[in-house]
Amino acid sequence: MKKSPLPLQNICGNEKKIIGKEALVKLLRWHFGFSDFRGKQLEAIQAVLSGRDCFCLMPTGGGKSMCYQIPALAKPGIVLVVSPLIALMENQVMALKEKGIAAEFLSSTQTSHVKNKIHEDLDSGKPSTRLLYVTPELIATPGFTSKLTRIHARGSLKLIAIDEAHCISTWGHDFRPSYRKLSSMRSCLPDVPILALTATAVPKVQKDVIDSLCLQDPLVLKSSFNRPNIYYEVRYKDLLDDAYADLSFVLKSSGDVCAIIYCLERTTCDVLSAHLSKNGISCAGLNNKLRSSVLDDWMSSKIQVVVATVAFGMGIDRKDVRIVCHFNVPKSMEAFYQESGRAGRDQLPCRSLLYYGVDDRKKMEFILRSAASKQSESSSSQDRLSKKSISDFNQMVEYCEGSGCRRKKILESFGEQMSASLCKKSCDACKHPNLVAKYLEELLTVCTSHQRNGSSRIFISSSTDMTHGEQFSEFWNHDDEGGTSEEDISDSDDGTEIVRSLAGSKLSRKSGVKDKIEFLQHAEENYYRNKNSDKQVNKLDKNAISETMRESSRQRFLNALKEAQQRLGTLRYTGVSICTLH
Ligand SMILES: Nc1ncnc2c1ncn2[C@@H]1O[C@H](COP(=O)(O)OP(=O)(O)OP(=O)(O)O)[C@@H](O)[C@H]1O
Repeated sequence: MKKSPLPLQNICGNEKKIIGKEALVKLLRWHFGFSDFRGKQLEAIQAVLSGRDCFCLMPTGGGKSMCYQIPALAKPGIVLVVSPLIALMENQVMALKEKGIAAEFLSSTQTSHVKNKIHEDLDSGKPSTRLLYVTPELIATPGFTSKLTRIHARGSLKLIAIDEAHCISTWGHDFRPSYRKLSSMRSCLPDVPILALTATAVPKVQKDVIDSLCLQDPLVLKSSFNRPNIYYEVRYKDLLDDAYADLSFVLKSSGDVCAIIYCLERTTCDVLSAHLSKNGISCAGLNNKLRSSVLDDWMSSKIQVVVATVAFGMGIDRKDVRIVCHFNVPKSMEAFYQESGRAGRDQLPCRSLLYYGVDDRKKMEFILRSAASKQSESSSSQDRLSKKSISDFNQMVEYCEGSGCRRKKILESFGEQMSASLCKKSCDACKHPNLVAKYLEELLTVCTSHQRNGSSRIFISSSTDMTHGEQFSEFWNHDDEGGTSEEDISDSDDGTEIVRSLAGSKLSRKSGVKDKIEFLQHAEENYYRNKNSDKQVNKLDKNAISETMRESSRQRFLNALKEAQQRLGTLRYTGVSICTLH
């Protein structure tokens, strides 16, 4: 139901003084229906309304948006919100408009008619817009900067809120170069308070954000990052017969709950969502080209489970997500915290489930190492970041492979000390210590046997959705640990070793003939696609992985694929795996 517009607006006029809690709570109740502020919301709101800069760290789902939405309602003028994603802006603006709040966003996706109307309002001298959402890219354009300067000169710009402020920092996991340009706002728009908001707790990020934005004597508000309503759990793919079936079982036995399943690759999203649907789960795959109909169906509860790459979810405010599952190990604890934090935004009990596999770990290590070797050829700051990404990933490995409380590991990775009693058995390691210890022992055996067998791998890919936007077109590699090398394989008499290896990670013994044929055809297509692209091959030649790309081994590989298609019934398993990433 729409509310009448802003009955309590301008409660504080233009004065820079601390506004009492009561008046602000009234606004909160009237517009949002919440009875009281949460955590540090009130302090942040009071600070910015009094004209002070503020840096606000709140856990995922903590209610950061309210810290700039209430000021927009309490004071005349515009609150400018800088937000990293158009989808995120659209969602927030739509939700605010439904509440009768005058919010707009400016983006390239809008028609010129809509944009003109917004600009007319901004230029009117007495804009009705209370919240204006924009991307950092727009702020960086000279035209928009001078528009903001004019609005400010008329006294109509009341606050600049930088959402997801960790994107400013090169230490943040979502670093966006255009965010860095926001630093100019302080000089263009003096006196306008800046509110930086993030759920990223790493101290280096905090300092970087504060310095980059030139915040002056900011009020720094930090809340605990603990999410007590999330139960943390890791399942070990290598110890399961079939991880797909296991996940189906988990979802079915949890009832018809809302869930997000994250996969590293789009192909896995498609395959997994098909599997879950076949098992009667209300589910759809959503790759990182957001398909709005799937998103709408999920937001409106027509479907309950969405299988997506990690690009999905930032700013999606479905409160009743009961399970967030990572079907592949995330690249860092920060990313894991953000993504798992999309569960239980209603503060009710929910679950974070991570499927950990040794193959997945090696794949991610390979990707990060490849990126690192490429970047170390360029600047030293990139080199530093590559090393950081590898050590960030190691924290994730420790979360899965190490013993002890999972919650403690999450919080400690953000520099927050946790008392032993805080978890209250709300992670698998605290709830079932003996079982988890047994799994870890078994996992160790699996890892040791992987190493003994010399786990080599072949990746074929035209992926664009990997870490750091890297494009891995085609590469062959063998693990540093030694064991069977690619040369060893390709020197075997007729290439059958490669044939046998093809079923490694992608196909299981239970896969049907059709799956196997599709898989091999796919590999072949990728092979040709990449072979014809000199540019890609040349690019790879410059990198560490190029040495084994010789025509003889290519030919053998192709022969092996052909042979495999004929010998489908006789595939055997070696330590070698092939992965297709599109
Ligand atoms: N004071 C409050 N009382 C109850 N619910 C609240 C309150 N403040 C915010 N919420 C609700 O909490 C949910 C999370 O808020 P919000 O989207 O602002 O979180 P966030 O901190 O931006 O999280 P994330 O970093 O995960 O995006 C929203 O549904 C919001 O309506």
